[in-house]
Amino acid sequence: ATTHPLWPQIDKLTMEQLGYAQQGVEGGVWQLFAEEGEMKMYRRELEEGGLVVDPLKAVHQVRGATAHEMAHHFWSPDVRFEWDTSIEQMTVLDRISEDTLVFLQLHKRVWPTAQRDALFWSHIRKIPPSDPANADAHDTWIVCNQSTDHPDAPKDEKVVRVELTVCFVCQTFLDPPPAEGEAPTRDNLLTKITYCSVVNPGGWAPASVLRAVYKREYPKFLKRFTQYVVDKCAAQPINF
Ligand SMILES: CC(C)(C)c1cc(CCc2ccccn2)cc(-c2ccc(S(=O)(=O)CCO)cc2)c1
Repeated sequence: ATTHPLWPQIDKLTMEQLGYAQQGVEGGVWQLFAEEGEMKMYRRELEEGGLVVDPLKAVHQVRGATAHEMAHHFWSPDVRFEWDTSIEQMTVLDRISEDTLVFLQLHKRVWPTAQRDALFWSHIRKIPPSDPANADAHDTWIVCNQSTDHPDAPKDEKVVRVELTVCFVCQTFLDPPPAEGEAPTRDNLLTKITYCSVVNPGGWAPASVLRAVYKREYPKFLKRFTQYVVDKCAAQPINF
């Protein structure tokens, strides 16, 4: 509900992240570190307090699923374990509204670092076609994940809490457009995805380990996730 105390922050950060995601990767600030087919992954080297927090920006495009289908499966707690292989436990601590949840997830330990968890609100929103940021797309959906505090979050001394800001922006294009007067089929769907993340690992973790995990896991995650949604939705009616 828009009366929730977190709502102003949720609204402001979501629109800021939309702008950030839609900025190009020109200018030499971003370093391309992985490229597979349509997927390109960029990073910036950034350390905070001696910890690697390298911002990441990935762009990808897939055929056969809509922005809504992609964003919904990225946001929904019901399917989180079907695609996110990095988590061991996940609970929804709070439902701020029907499109905003508070997640607590325990990630699998990555040797030799201590186990980590993430506590964040996750908001999903359709960006109206009128929005200039969305002029030529059929429709645009965004999921924004932002670390937050929550009174019900258990604190386990042995687990280090990461700080994260993540956004997942999807735009559907009808390309090629359906024939005159024909309804679109999944062959007409082209969805462009921009995934941005800044994760502060929150405590000691060697830069070499983090960068190795990061370079290996992120490309795998985006390919695996998008393929999972395309496969899952293939036989379903299109959900714009
Ligand atoms: C590698 C690094 C970038 C720092 C990292 C470390 C860990 C904790 C697990 C871990 C990995 C490596 C080293 C230590 N701990 C988690 C994440 C992370 C968490 C959440 C999301 S999400 O996009 O919100 C999808 C929902 O789960 C993405 C990434 C990233």
